[in-house]
Amino acid sequence: MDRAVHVGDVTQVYVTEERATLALQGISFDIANGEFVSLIGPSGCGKTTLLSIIAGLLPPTLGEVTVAGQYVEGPSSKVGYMLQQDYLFPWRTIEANACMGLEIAGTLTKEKKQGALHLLEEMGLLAFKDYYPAQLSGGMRQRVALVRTLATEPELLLLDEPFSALDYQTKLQLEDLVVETLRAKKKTAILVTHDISEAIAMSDRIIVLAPNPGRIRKTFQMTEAVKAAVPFQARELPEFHVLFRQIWQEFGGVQHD
Ligand SMILES: Nc1ncnc2c1ncn2[C@@H]1O[C@H](COP(=O)(O)OP(=O)(O)OP(=O)(O)O)[C@@H](O)[C@H]1O
Repeated sequence: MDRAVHVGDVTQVYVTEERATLALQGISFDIANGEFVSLIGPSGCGKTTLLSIIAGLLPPTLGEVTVAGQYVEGPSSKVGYMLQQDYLFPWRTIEANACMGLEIAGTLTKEKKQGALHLLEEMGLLAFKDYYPAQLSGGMRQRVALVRTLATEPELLLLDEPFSALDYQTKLQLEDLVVETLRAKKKTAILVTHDISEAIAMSDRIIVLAPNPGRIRKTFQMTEAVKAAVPFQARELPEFHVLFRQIWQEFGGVQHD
């Protein structure tokens, strides 16, 4: 089956003593296997809520989600999460942190551990396997977090602003590394970001959400050239700037022409 994710008419209402908030209303989209989709939109449009529903951390008020053909009814090893903070354990070595997801899932075998070490090597971190997180830079720690996520071999990766705490240069390097790694492994991914450039450079498709109530405002398909390039090169393509301008307008951005 070619469909990795199906989001069907998802609505989310948060009810507190003061008010009921319609955080998402009638959200529907599908994601193909190996596709990289970004969710962008202003603060409060429901990006994190939608990611939590897809991850199985929050049951939707209405609607359904499937991942790899199965209904999402709770957290599953099919889905890996990478967040803004790396959440590495400071008292564990890099190798032990890289194996943490496997340990939690109860699937840490000798073979899987080899797989985690191989991923550390791919990320240029093998020489640091006996180090502790405090001895590594922020970018290196995020690479360990990526290894920890990939080591469990999830079918879908959810990336919730994973680069927003990093300096600009490290962020650009990591964008390339993540895209190259996910493409090589044919992984499906959903990225939540506030950064329009990052979304264009990394994605095959961008879904722009609007707030109050959270809904899909518009979907943008990236061009074949943007999709084929690594993020750093994508930023240099002429159509990158056209896409940026179109998406910026959806945010109500100012036009300069
Ligand atoms: N646990 C909650 N209880 C009540 N309301 C909530 C809760 N979580 C989110 N909301 C509300 O739902 C709406 C969507 O929130 P959400 O955090 O999903 O948006 P977001 O697009 O991820 O925002 P940001 O970009 O600021 O992280 C907002 O109006 C928010 O105040």
